[in-house]
Amino acid sequence: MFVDDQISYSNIKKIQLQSGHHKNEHRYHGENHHHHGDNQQGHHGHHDHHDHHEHHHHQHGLHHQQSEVDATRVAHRPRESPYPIITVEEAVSTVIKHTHVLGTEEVFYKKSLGRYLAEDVTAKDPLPPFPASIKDGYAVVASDGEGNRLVTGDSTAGSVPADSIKPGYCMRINTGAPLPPGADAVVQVEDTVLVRDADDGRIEVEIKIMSLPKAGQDIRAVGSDIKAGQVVLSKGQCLGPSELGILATVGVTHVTCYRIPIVGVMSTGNELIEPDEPLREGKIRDSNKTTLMTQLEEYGYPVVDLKVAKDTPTSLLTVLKIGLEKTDVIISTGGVSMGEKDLLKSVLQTDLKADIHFGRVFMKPGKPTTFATVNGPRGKTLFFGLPGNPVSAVVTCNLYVIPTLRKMSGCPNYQRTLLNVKVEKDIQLDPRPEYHRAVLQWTDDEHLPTALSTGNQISSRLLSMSSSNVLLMLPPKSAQKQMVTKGEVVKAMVIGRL
Ligand SMILES: Nc1nc2c(c(=O)[nH]1)N[C@H]1C(S)=C(S)[C@@H](COP(=O)(O)OP(=O)(O)OC[C@H]3O[C@@H](n4cnc5c(N)ncnc54)[C@H](O)[C@@H]3O)O[C@H]1N2
Ligand code: MOO
Repeated sequence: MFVDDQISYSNIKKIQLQSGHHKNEHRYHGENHHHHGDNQQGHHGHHDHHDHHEHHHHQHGLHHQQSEVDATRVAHRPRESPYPIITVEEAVSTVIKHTHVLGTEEVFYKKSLGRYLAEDVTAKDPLPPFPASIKDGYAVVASDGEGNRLVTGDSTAGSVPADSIKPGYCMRINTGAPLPPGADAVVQVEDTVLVRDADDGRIEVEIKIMSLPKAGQDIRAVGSDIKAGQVVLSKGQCLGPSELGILATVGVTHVTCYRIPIVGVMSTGNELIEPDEPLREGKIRDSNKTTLMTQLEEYGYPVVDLKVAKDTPTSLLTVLKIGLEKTDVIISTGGVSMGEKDLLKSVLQTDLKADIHFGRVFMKPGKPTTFATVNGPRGKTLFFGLPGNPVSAVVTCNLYVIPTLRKMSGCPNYQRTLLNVKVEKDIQLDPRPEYHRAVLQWTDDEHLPTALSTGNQISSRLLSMSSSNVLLMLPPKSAQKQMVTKGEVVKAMVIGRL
């Protein structure tokens, strides 16, 4: 039965006002968002997208617009999809073609982990800034050769040597300490013996050098690691821990990076309840939003929880409009197949004048995957309508959404990593190209990893994703080839930690 959005809406409002509690009402409105608007805050590890139920009932009036979609004429809904079925390759290239690299912003280096540089970074000073010892030992004049030296003081890391070294003398020196003027080599302490001490062993007076020193030995020359003016990090490079260390080394504390997309995630469906609600008849718990939001978070993207839309045009429109206001990319799950409640595409086209670039892909799982672009208040927003089946949602997120987000973030190699792997057992092929979940295992005697299937691959069975770190890219069944056989090498897409 169809619910009149307007009526259900005002009813909900009334209930809230009267009862003063609003436990379920967040399912109708998606205005709640808790992303880091300030990207200077970084994006790793602390995205905040908790359910703050208490905020929900503000401002939905702002977004409340009746959908123009007439979902009541069930009998006359299309009985065949109007969308041509395209290949995964076509789908990926279509998505990428419509993906723009975001603008740039200045980021504090400590908050730049995982970001892509929009500029080259140059060292202003050389490293080391002074000739530095590589060993604990003695700074010497190499031409003095082997033999005895008088010890004149020491040079320790962080200090400036007081004296210069004259022929016949040496100075105790530590690793990283500046070479005193006059010295041109370091002899490690292992290659010396004590000849004479004073003050009951507190002072070294004379030592003997047991190996012939060569000029320059065990010294890092000025700029030998990094030259002044050298480009140490290049535009397009991803800033990982070592790159952040390089920024610290060269004293560049603010860098220009590409912006990272803010991603809105919504679920759709009258059957969905929150994981902490009691299970009622006909209901299932919403898992897609959890899976997708945490996956995006794992990849470092700020996420906005757009909540759950009901299967009504107006509820979908309400949530989509909030997404358009707050996010660069909207991901929804469900409501894109052939059911009379699969209304997303109609709402996108009719109400939001979206361009739907594709609505079906020849793949398993993920056939009804939909991709659209919408002009919203923030400019062009990308919309991914992923299938509702929990496995289909994660697989298509990996195939289409992750590369897109990487491209938007300025990553030059945004495509997924592919590996050759051996299958552990025979696998029957599907009429559609299949993205079969598997776990890789390495054994000492094999140079290729073995892929262990996660079992029953039905799209509803999220357990088939559990622990899987690759998707085996299996070809469609053909007259010539019905299955892949044990030991056969196939391509696998890396989707998790190896
Ligand atoms: N007549 C046809 N029916 C279907 C076709 C088709 O081509 N013709 N395609 C099938 C394929 S393939 C898929 S995949 C599904 C996808 O359908 P939708 O994207 O419209 O998704 P829903 O119908 O809304 O849901 C599918 C399934 O997943 C459950 N679900 C939905 N959202 C969630 C969530 N957030 N958390 C957990 N589970 C969720 C939902 O209850 C359904 O069981 O369509 C086939 N049908
Ligand atoms: O393509 Mo659907 O995603 O099989 O299950």
